[in-house]
Amino acid sequence: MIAIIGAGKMGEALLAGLLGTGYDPTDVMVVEPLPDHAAQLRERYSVDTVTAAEAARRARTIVLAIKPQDMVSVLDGLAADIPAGTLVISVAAGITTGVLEKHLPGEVAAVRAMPNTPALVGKGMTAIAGGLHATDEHLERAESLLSTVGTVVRVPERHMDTVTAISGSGPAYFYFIAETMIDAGVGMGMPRATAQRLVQQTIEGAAAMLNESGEHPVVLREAVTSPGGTTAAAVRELDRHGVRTAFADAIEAARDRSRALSEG
Ligand SMILES: NC(=O)C1=CN([C@@H]2O[C@H](COP(=O)(O)OP(=O)(O)OC[C@H]3O[C@@H](n4cnc5c(N)ncnc54)[C@H](OP(=O)(O)O)[C@@H]3O)[C@@H](O)[C@H]2O)C=CC1
Ligand SMILES: O=C(O)[C@@H]1CCC=N1
Repeated sequence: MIAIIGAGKMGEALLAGLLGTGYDPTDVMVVEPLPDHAAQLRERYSVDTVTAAEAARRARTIVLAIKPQDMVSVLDGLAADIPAGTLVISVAAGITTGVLEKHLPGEVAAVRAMPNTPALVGKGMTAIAGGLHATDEHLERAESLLSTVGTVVRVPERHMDTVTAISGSGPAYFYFIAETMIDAGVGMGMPRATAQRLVQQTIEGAAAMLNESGEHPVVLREAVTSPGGTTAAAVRELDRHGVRTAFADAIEAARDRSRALSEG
């Protein structure tokens, strides 16, 4: 039995992803404090919504998908009811396994995970790192659960803030680029629906090339860049505006914010 505590954007993406890949709704419980939202979840996914105490007592695996700022109070509320042997997986940005272990009883196994919202469509990217009491069996259990909604990699915990900045927040960067390209097309007089279609398929095609060709992105970009052509003109403008540096700074800012979130 799995309990998801917190069915916001990420919790619901995981819930929908798990159910969409064959998990039985009777094996999944959700903790959601707002009665209206809880009713919607029961209706939409046919899952049980339960109290945190009930989830702690009944679930073999608990997924915490609440805000980092709520983590300590939720853990403190759960601690008395969690039996030994439970696996607790937190997807919260910045919350270390040390923080989880400090607020969980005895030797409860904690795994820190960083998924992303494409989990909703089975194309998530999740990195996991185990805490002090997480055995290989716990990591395998976390990996097998999260791999139902995409790819899972194990990383040393010291990389988790960087993971958060790259793949956790990453979809937002691509949506930002998509939005910017669509608006540029509209600005030049193209109907929005046409611009959106061009951008969507271009992103999908570029991602497929990156995945399937095995080439470095620089090689793929060079293949698009005809001598004296349009791409060279565009890339020169991106460089002139410091887009590369802006991306590097943005990702570092996300990493730093993730670090700061563990400090409350
Ligand atoms: N969004 C993303 O792309 C990703 C998010 N994450 C992590 O996932 C976590 C959630 O983020 P996100 O989904 O964006 O945020 P949301 O605000 O959408 O979700 C948080 C959810 O937690 C619920 N909640 C608050 N308090 C409790 C409680 N005591 N018990 C049960 N549920 C509670 C909220 O319910 P209510 O609204 O009713 O208060 C809300 O549904 C964060 O820690 C974030 O770092 C990780 C990877 C990617
Ligand atoms: O923005 C956030 O804090 C969360 C963590 C990674 C993606 N969304």
